[in-house]
Amino acid sequence: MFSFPFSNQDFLEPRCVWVNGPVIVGAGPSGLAAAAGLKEQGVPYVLLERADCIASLWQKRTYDRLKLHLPKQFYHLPKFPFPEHYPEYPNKKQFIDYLESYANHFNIKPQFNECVESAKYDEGCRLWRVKIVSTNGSTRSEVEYICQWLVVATGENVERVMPEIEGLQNFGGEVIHASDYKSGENFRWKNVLVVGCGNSGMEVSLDPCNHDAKPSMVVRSSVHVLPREIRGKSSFELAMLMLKWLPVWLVDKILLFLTWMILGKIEKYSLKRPSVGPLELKNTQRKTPVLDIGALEKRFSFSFSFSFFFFFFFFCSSSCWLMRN
Ligand SMILES: NC(=O)C1=CN([C@@H]2O[C@H](COP(=O)(O)OP(=O)(O)OC[C@H]3O[C@@H](n4cnc5c(N)ncnc54)[C@H](OP(=O)(O)O)[C@@H]3O)[C@@H](O)[C@H]2O)C=CC1
Ligand SMILES: O=C(O)C(=O)Cc1c[nH]c2ccccc12
Repeated sequence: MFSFPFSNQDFLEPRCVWVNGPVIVGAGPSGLAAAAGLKEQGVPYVLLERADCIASLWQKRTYDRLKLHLPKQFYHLPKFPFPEHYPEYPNKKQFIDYLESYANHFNIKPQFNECVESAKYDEGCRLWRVKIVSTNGSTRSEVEYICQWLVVATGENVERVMPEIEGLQNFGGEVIHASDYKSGENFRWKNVLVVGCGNSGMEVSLDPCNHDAKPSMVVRSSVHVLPREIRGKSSFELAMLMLKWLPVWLVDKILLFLTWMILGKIEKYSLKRPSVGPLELKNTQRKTPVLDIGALEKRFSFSFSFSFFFFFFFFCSSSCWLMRN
């Protein structure tokens, strides 16, 4: 990497820096894995990260009791397994420690506090022009990286989504997003409304339950809830095994049958299953099945009252129901 001699920070134009290899955007698990792969092949690269640490989603925007909900063998990065003594479902701290050791092992040094503002492919010179704003304390500077390849590893869930809800500004309680939720400790004896029944919604509802709070949940559309494990085997692992021999539709049928054996009819929790099976739904609409880690057992009931003290929000698509215990 070198600066073009004709560029100069004193001019108004941002400084141009040629990168002799790919620019990777994002030092989360995927960005780190890409960097490690390139490092192993001796390919130079630049890894840009807008936060001041690796895996910032994991470090800064997750709740305390978070554990991976798939077994560790499905989360490890290439060529560096989890330590043997790690449990099957590592917790947040263990996962972050693992990522730190991964970066150290491959000697990956991301450029922190560098936020990509735009990335444009210049058809003329067949190069990417990646504009970044770099912050260092109160100093802010602009740089343009020029490279042949761009790896976008910014994550699927990086941007928080807050739905606009009429009248919310008049609500007297606290409203927070799931990414700011840490623990149910502060919610003891409170009524809590959780909006959204994804894995975040389900897990964050369970947490206040464990702190004597009273969570309720808004579920706007149908949802596939599967047990995290079926007879001691992760349902994800089971699904992946079956997919080696069976078509998706049949694996879906088997998964739903086994789920029914374990959880019973989901309608008894006032939830509704989509007409399309869980794997097909994931494949076609990117909608992740919810893995039950004990929330259903708490037997939420339903209400549409909005006089709750706390709100949590979870993010994405369709219709609405509500739960409380
Ligand atoms: N332990 C773990 O490993 C965990 C993993 N994850 C993973 O992280 C990813 C993100 O999960 P998550 O944060 O749950 O996000 P998701 O996008 O999976 O779920 C968001 C949910 O919020 C609902 N929703 C959005 N807007 C509204 C609204 N205005 N009113 C009512 N409901 C609404 C959506 O409903 P609809 O379906 O209608 O769009 C959806 O059910 C997933 O891949 C998940 O598996 C998450 C938590 C824990
Ligand atoms: O955790 C995620 O993001 C997943 O996508 C999990 C998942 C995808 N397909 C499945 C089938 C059965 C159990 C879990 C999953």
